[in-house]
Amino acid sequence: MAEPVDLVRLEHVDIRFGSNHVLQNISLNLHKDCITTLIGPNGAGKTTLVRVVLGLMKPTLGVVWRQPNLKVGYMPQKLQIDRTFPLTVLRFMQTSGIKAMAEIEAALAAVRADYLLNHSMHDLSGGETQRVLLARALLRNPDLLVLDEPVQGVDINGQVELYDLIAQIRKARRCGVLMISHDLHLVMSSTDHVVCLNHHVCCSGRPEHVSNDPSFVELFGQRGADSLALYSHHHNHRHNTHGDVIADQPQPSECCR
Ligand SMILES: Nc1ncnc2c1ncn2[C@@H]1O[C@H](COP(=O)(O)OP(=O)(O)OP(=O)(O)O)[C@@H](O)[C@H]1O
Repeated sequence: MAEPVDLVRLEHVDIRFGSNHVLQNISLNLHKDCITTLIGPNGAGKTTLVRVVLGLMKPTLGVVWRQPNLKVGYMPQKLQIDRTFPLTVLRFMQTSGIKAMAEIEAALAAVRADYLLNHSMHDLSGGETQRVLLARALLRNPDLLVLDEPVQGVDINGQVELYDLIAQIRKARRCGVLMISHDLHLVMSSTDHVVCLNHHVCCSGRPEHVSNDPSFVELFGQRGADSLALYSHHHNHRHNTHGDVIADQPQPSECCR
């Protein structure tokens, strides 16, 4: 099998906001052709990590390497547009700086949203809004797609479709994908690599075997752990309410960096 091609490498990255040690010694590689999903409880540092990957935030410590001339497409968590501001899908797509109709139509067609071209952004359903956001992120033909909770505000059928679409886009374009998700169960079938973050990397690996590790239940609750039944990991430590590893437990080995 060919060696994976690194698009972004994070080495021993730390981020502190004053006394809040949000990211602790994070090492992570994002590969071409690979969907990496970041999961973790609220406040675990997922968006902060994405901001580091995007180059919007400089780490307090550690190194971030990006493939030279890497093109990144970013799909934000939410779209906030003043409802009094008239904005069609076409105009919204053009705010990317790309005006060529052929490119805009192709990006919309890739997410099966070409029929929305002249619709108002305000009239779109949750699923349509997310597909248009995804189309905008695709406009520059990115090497890496970064998706911050891409299925937010989408009903359950729409969520499955959207994850399928992301998997198809990765396959067709052979790009890398980094996405944040809270939908542990749904995302499992369309991801290659899962990183469980709670300020540090608790564990990471392929989604495969059933796991009922008590420490995972502690982190996500029983419902979350059940949802992650396909996710194989070795989570051999506990966390306090701040997410710190509790020292009197056996310390994490290869699953925690
Ligand atoms: N610019 C900032 N200045 C100070 N604190 C920040 C800043 N950005 C994030 N934080 C803090 O860092 C912590 C992690 O935030 P982050 O948004 O990365 O978490 P998250 O895992 O994405 O959370 P959620 O799942 O709720 O979106 C939070 O305590 C947040 O308040």
